[in-house]
Amino acid sequence: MASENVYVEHCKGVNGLDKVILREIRGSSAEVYLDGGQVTSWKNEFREQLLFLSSKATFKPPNAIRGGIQICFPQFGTIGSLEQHGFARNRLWSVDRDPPPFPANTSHRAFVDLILRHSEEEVKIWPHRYECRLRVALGPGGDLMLTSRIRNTNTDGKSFTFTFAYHTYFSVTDISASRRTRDTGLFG
Ligand SMILES: O=P(O)(O)OC[C@H]1O[C@@H](O)[C@H](O)[C@@H](O)[C@@H]1O
Repeated sequence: MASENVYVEHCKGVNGLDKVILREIRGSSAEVYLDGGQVTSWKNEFREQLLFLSSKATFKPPNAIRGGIQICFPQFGTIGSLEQHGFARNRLWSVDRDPPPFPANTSHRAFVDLILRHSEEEVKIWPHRYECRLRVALGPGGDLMLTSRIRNTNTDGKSFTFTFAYHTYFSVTDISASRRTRDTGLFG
């Protein structure tokens, strides 16, 4: 799966797992693992890391990678009968090289589209068929944008409900100071 351009590089990460590196010309970057469809690194133009990744993260699928931005689907936390935070963070996502048009800002050049579909094994624990799409885009100014779409692909027309979260681990230099800070600029 080798394909390179200035903005998007498909390569191997820790333990040989597939990852995609997004780069913008002013120096910002982001890294996305296909395992979990998970952003594990987001650096600004000064190469400062904005996300926390645990030193204990094992990078051993199907265990979730501890840190970054985990995708919690089809369940957030313990709101339901599935394992905590659902199973999407434990699954191997694919790169969608020909995605349908996204409502997101398509003038971004550093982006990757990922897709996760139900497996027949999974249907035994969550009896629905779905298509989950995720676009991870890095803007010219280093802003990171995640856009997701969930599609019900049940063949019997049955509806389903789900909960979803971008479970984000931000990097903070002083945890005591973080009690006095406020997150701004988060949308979605
Ligand atoms: O250990 P997990 O399953 O990755 O969950 C991470 C955290 O997820 C949060 O949503 C919970 O409030 C925490 O209690 C938990 O530690």
